[in-house]
Amino acid sequence: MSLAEGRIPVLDIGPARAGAPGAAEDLAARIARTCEDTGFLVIAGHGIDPALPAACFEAAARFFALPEEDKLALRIGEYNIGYLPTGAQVIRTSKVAEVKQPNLNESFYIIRDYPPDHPAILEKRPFVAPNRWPPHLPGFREATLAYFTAMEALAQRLLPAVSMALGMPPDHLARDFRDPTCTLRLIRYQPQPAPEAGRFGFAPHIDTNLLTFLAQSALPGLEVRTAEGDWIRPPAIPGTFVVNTAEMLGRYSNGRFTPTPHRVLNQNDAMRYAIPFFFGPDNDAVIRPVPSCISAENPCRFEPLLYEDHRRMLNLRNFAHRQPQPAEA
Ligand SMILES: O=C(O)CCC(=O)C(=O)O
Ligand SMILES: [Fe+2]
Repeated sequence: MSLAEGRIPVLDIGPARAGAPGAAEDLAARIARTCEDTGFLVIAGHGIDPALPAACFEAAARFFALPEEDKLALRIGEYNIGYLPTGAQVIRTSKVAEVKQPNLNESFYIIRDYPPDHPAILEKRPFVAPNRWPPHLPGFREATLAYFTAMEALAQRLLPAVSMALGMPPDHLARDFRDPTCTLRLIRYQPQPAPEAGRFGFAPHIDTNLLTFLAQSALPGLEVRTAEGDWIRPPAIPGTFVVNTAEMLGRYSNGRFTPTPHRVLNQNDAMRYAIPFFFGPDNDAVIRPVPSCISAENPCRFEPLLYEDHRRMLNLRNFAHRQPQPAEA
């Protein structure tokens, strides 16, 4: 285990946000460099009020401290919205580890919060349903949604730099992110002081969206696998966000920016909390490699993919309650 100096760079996005001359190009070049390597970066100068992630972490701690029956009353159903108890998620889609044991974490998923009379709810659009709010947790909804809104705006602000990192005009990706798929997942990892083979807080996996934003957790545990096979930790600088690339950026980039496997081992003697924000394309976006990443040497490697179809496939595979048989022990 080594610290990832250089391999997971710290990028100050302040100058690009302020529109300083050349800053957007410079940021795009740095993003491209790290996306070709670990696909993990740390961003500073992002403009997010530190009170927002702090309140979200606090909301997560209060939620997970509820009695198990209160949490189970909010258990996820057809879609990933609500509570997923420990033991319910097995990362069967992992390409880097033989994973049969469930993750040692419990989660609570929040999606875009639609009012009950919103057309998306009334029309029962796929992957859309009301959030499952805990009834007796004052301030929980406000704190998590304020964080959700701020993170969505941050993700949208980074999108032009990602388009440019792909070698495309700054507005190229915007057409697929008009109503982006956003999920805020609150996670509590139980302590795992003595590691056991094949047992993880979060088994090695790649994320399936476009970009994931992780406010720095108070405790270490996240590890990123380099191309050489070492597991390294992102720099833990308070107030920054760890950002990682996910499967759809791999597709847009025609394999140039492949997502990197990562895992969580909570070897601390206390619960570890994380609040990842997942940013993905519109449900009806068709993901295709961008022209700048296709050449005679690197012909198009991916068929067009409707994002909704991708989500449907994942939904069936990784979650025990949607398997035809119970998950294996
Ligand atoms: O807990 C963390 O730091 C990472 C969580 C993660 O990788 C995920 O939710 O996809
Ligand atoms: Fe992840």
